Amino acid sequence: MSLPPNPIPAGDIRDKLIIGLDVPSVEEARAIVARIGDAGTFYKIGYQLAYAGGFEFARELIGQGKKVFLDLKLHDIGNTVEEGVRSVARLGATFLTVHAYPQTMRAAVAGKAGSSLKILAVTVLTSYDNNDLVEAGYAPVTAAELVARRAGQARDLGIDGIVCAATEAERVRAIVGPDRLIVTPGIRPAGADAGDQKRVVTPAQGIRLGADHLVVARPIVKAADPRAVAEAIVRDIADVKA
Ligand SMILES: O=C(O)c1cc(=O)[nH]c(=O)n1[C@@H]1O[C@H](COP(=O)(O)O)[C@@H](O)[C@H]1O
Repeated sequence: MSLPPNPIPAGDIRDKLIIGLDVPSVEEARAIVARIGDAGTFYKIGYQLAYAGGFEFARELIGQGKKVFLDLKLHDIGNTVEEGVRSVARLGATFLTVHAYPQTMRAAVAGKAGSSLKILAVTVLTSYDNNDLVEAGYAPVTAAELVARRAGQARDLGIDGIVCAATEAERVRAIVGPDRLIVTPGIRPAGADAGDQKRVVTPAQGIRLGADHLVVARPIVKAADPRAVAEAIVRDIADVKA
């Protein structure tokens, strides 16, 4: 059964920051959400938490009026993706990711029919550079070229939004137009450790380059004061938008 609609007002600047709850347990996630308080309105649940009670926690967050991005990065035969998306659509989440393969995207669009769930297509992971694509078996192609190709396919198949690095956001915007969402991980406040991310920009750069939402996990959830970091990023976003 779907949960009640989200009370966060449309256009709330805080919604531009999606906080990745990449933590090992619901208890830790709950504690971080409580510490962040009203500085955070939109949370992402990915592999680590999803497989550790995260689906029930998603319902809890939605019940508290938060928005939830289920980052499941689905990719399977069409029937499995379509039925999986149909199940996820009942949870009341706002976003769900699938990998940007045409069969998968087509199936996801069919599976979400009749629900308010938005499907985001992950083009080329932000931890990949051109060498990683060659290692994965792609004929020489740049990450930017492959992102552009997949963004065009996502647009043609009726996908709601694109996940890419902000370094590709301007090119993606030109391809998908103003109405589709661009969601960018690989965001690092100035001076923060990039970790395994390879195509990285700061929050302000991400928004300037045209991202609708920034995804940030470790710089917030591993911080001594997660609320302060979230507030600082929202301030950066607001400054660009002002
Ligand atoms: O789909 C995603 O959210 C995603 C796509 C991508 O290309 N790169 C990427 O980092 N992500 C996710 O975004 C988050 C980024 O985490 P941090 O690098 O800790 O900020 C992680 O939860 C990743 O799973």
